[in-house]
Amino acid sequence: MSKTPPPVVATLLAERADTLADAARELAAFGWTPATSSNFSMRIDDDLAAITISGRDKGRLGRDDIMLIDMHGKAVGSDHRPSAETGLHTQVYRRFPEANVVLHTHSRTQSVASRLFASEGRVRLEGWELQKAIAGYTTHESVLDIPVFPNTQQMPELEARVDAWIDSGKPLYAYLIDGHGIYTWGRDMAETRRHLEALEFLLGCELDLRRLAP
Ligand SMILES: CSC[C@@H](O)[C@@H](O)C(=O)COP(=O)(O)O
Ligand SMILES: [Zn+2]
Repeated sequence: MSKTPPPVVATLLAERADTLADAARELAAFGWTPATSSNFSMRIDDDLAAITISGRDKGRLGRDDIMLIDMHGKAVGSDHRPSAETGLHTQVYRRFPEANVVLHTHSRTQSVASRLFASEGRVRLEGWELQKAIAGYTTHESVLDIPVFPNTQQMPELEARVDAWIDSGKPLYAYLIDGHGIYTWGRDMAETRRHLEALEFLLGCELDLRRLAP
């Protein structure tokens, strides 16, 4: 096991774990984390984050289901295996210094939308009042693109696609993975929850539009 973290980090880890477990329980109650899917994390400082241990039931998380990692995804002070998708979390913390929380869920709406829009490479949100729930958006008269990346079990491949999107200069607040789910982030839990709930709603609206006005 790697070095035991100092007491101050252990205290912060426990605090983050409580916040993550509370949020996860609520998201699971919405039905967005079926069959142990989804993963959640919070930044602790520039070098460390708290993240869900791989394979745990996200609706029943306690402090023991959250572990410490460094920003390369390596376990710190634990023999447990962090989320299989840890690399996607640490990438957000590296690329967006203002981000302190990452939420990834597998709702039915997110999953269906990811399949339906995969061929277009993105979901274009335009004209919806709820776009204003995304940090920095002040009007429905804006365009909010949510990219859809191909699914893969190779996290470095996904990370490279996310990096390419960011490096092209296009804004990124969230992304879908084809047949998989959504990733979004924010400055704190409240903002990240707001992003996730708004995007779930907006994806549902886009699906309804395709259904009703194909
Ligand atoms: C149970 S299938 C879903 C997983 O493959 C994965 O996509 C996921 O979201 C949860 O993985 P985890 O390793 O528990 O963080
Ligand atoms: Zn997943």
